[in-house]
Amino acid sequence: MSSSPIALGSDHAGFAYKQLLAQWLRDNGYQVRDFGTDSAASVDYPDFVHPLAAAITSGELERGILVCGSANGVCITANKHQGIRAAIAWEPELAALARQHNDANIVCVPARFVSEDAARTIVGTFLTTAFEGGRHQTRVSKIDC
Ligand SMILES: O=C(CO)[C@H](O)[C@H](O)[C@H](O)COP(=O)(O)O
Repeated sequence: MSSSPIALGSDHAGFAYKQLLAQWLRDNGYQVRDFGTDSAASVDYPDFVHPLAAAITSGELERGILVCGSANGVCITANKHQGIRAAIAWEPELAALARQHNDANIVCVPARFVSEDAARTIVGTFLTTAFEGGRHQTRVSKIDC
């Protein structure tokens, strides 16, 4: 398990899931760096995604979890950052493939479309699945413009 804290962020629609995921991460031995938001009050997701993505791009952190209502907004925003490979996963197999084939460094969870247990399983799968490299590395190496 990486010693680097897991970056965690959400907007208001993902806040409740962010909180339960933070607890699950800590219960399972991970350190967490919470980028907010800090309540269910309506906010703008880019305000919380940009600092989290920048921390991964800089190498300060290695992996992240983002949560919003559909996961679309946080994923679109995160992928604007060089070196970020953010993937939406609404079931564990998608989280596994994002790691195996895309070397994803952020998983985006759609809080309004998955159960709490599914969110925990998606995150656990993301964090424990290795990148397969090989032909996939050739492709991943071509992503950044
Ligand atoms: O970006 C999104 C939509 O693709 C996220 O799901 C946001 O959480 C959502 O837009 C928030 O919607 P709200 O009506 O302002 O709660």
